Amino acid sequence: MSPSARSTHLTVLISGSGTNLQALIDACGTPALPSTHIIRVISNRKNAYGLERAAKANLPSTYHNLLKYKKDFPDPVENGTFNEARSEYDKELAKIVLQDRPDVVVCAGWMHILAPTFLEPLAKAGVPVINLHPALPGQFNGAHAIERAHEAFESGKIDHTGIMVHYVISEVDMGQPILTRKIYMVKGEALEDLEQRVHENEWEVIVQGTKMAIDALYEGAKR
Ligand SMILES: Nc1nc2c(c(=O)[nH]1)N[C@@H](CN(C=O)c1ccc(C(=O)N[C@@H](CCC(=O)O)C(=O)O)cc1)CN2
Ligand SMILES: NCC(=O)N[C@@H]1O[C@H](COP(=O)([O-])[O-])[C@@H](O)[C@H]1O
Repeated sequence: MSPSARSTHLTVLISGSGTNLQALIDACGTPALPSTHIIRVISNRKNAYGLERAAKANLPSTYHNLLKYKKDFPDPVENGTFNEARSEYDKELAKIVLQDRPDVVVCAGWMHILAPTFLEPLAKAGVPVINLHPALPGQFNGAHAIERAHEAFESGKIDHTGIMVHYVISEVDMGQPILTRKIYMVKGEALEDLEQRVHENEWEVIVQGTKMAIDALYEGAKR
């Protein structure tokens, strides 16, 4: 399908301020993300400012509440690393996402480790899940990556950090990278200043990385 003919639908998962969601909102319909539309924003936190951003952009949004599941499934039945509450929560999340039939799911500051009960239905439906992570492949997986990079630089263990957009698999931040960008580090730079530089780069990387994932999706469809 030619790029001009197609329309691509994104579902974006958030947990916080939503500055990366905003970058996607601003890019949709421009040459950076042509014929691309965000069809739903989902947050796991009720007070996420990203939900305000979605409302201002007239985008459908959903707050998917984990606490309800913790009450409904109080006795954690361990299922590998996910108890029953998390498994059920993620199963329902997959239903919410798939009912819209998105082409790609983008984790943009989604601070929740996704269980197989989410990933497996998405994979079965052929819907790739991608994630923006403020570190390079294999460097600082998980939460608080920028802070950990800053500490490692200050102790002389690394000389740069970076950002990546990667496919999401069960192992956190270990999925195939789609796009990476190195971020130089400066001796004595405050954590807050490094964070700001990383964020400013993230807003470009998430758009470019999402475009690359979309293009890869259509390339794969041609085969
Ligand atoms: N199965 C996967 N889930 C997610 C991935 C992934 O690659 N595989 N990427 C993450 C995003 N992420 C880092 O990029 C990340 C987010 C959150 C956590 C984490 O420890 N979450 C805790 C809760 C933390 C909190 O609420 O502050 C948790 O889920 O228990 C690690 C990595 C998206 N998910
Ligand atoms: N492990 C995932 C992770 O750390 N994601 C990070 O959360 C922030 C979300 O900001 P935002 O809500 O303003 O887009 C971003 O810095 C993003 O890299």
